[in-house]
Amino acid sequence: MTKRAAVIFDGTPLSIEAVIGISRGTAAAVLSEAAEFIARIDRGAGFVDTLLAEEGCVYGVTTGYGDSCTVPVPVELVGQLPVRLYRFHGCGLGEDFDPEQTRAILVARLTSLARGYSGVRYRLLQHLTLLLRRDILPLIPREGSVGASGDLTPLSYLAAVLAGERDVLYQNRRRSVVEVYAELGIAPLTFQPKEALAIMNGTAAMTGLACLAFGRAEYLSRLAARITSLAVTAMQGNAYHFDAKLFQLKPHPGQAKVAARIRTDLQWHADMPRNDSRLQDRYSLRCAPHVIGVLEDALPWLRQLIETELNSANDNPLIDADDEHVLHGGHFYGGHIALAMDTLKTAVANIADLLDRQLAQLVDPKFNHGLPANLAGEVGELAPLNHGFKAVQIAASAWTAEALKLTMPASVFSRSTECHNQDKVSMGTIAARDCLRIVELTEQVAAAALLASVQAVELRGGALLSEPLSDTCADLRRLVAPLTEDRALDGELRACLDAIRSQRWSLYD
Ligand SMILES: N[C@@H](Cc1ccc(O)cc1)C(=O)O
Repeated sequence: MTKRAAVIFDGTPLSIEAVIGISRGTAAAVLSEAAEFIARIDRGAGFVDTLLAEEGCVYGVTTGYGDSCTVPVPVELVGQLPVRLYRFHGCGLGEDFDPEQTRAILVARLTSLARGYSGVRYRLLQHLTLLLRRDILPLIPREGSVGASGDLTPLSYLAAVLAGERDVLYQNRRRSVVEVYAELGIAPLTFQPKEALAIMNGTAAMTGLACLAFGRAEYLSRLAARITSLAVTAMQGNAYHFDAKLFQLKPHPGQAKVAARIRTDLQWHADMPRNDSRLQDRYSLRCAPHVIGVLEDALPWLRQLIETELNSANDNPLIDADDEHVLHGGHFYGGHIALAMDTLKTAVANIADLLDRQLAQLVDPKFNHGLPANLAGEVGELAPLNHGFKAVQIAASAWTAEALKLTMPASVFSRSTECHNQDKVSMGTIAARDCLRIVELTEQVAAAALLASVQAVELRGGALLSEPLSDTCADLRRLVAPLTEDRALDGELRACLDAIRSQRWSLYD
């Protein structure tokens, strides 16, 4: 077994890639055991205890939550308050987050709590790390967060599991956490007064999902460039639409990067004919760098938004043990992730649309420069029976429409909730869920476009291919046979989808 890379949680910033690594099982979560780090974390929890002893009143510790903050909780009942918090938020509905998403959510929460401003004990961080290391995954229903009191309801499932309540996914089975803890000899956590609030009152669900969406979108950008190169080759398009000088004259850096990628696929020998068979291709070929480039140019900015949120202390109140302050604020508000996800949704859905339009050209003998209708590969007397990629193109259009439909921004649907205490909320978690779905649909469109464009290149015959393009064609043929006689393609589309999701092809590195 290969050793997994370690991601250390010690209060220093984590990258999106670290979150993805742990979520996909290629990296392991390791909590720092440095004495200084442990002391810093425990100092925060100690400060909450001191405050409680000396002042007797701390928001969310000796008071009700949110709008109920004016309700004092008698000292003898304070210990029960965190248990009530995760219990009354146990109202999530819809399907559960999948294992990869759940790990991402746990990692995002651990990252934030490890900053040391949430007043939780080191012991709590240890337990959270243990869940990740033993892959004991809280089953978290996807629906029920407005993304601005933190992801209270989704994260209540994490709090409950830490405390030994509700169900987990363990070794691929839904089990009661009580049973799993008993089997593994794990003691549930008894929360200190602020700890359940610290777990729940933050943006970890939307932020974990955002990291995953970002990683997949970044790969889609590269894949869309490769598919464009194949489509241009198959339709004998003009390689000089991607000319270096041309892109210096409108120098969006991401757009130029995409043009350069396509150029290295297409302009691989010095005497490529310039402007030969057709002067100007349709926009889905000619403007591919302008469409994919929007995503590519957005990525650095989106990374900054997501990583800043990931590495922030995003609950309330924050505990500053060094200066002995309790800081009351609204850092559970996920507005930046909402913006990032609403933006990424649009940029990615445009990739689905671009590839769908390329596919529409490829199958249409009115536009595809002499390729067979529907890219049907059969010749001879059985040819009239075959319909090639006709249904695949129709399906890709359906996936594209579904993706485009989901681009409605979630962040504009703020509702005043919780007796008008939470009267402006982010809806960032809905944006992140929609974004992941758009990414998934776009991957489906990419799988269809990749199959079709490789078939088209082969049908064109005799086209000399650059090394990257011939490698892509050859490797795809290990997964999917050429389409001659019509057959169901769902299994092969799924194989191609798996290849995309596991980022099988290292594109343009
Ligand atoms: N997010 C609220 C706390 C809260 C917790 C649970 C709720 O049900 C409502 C509000 C705050 O920090 O102000």
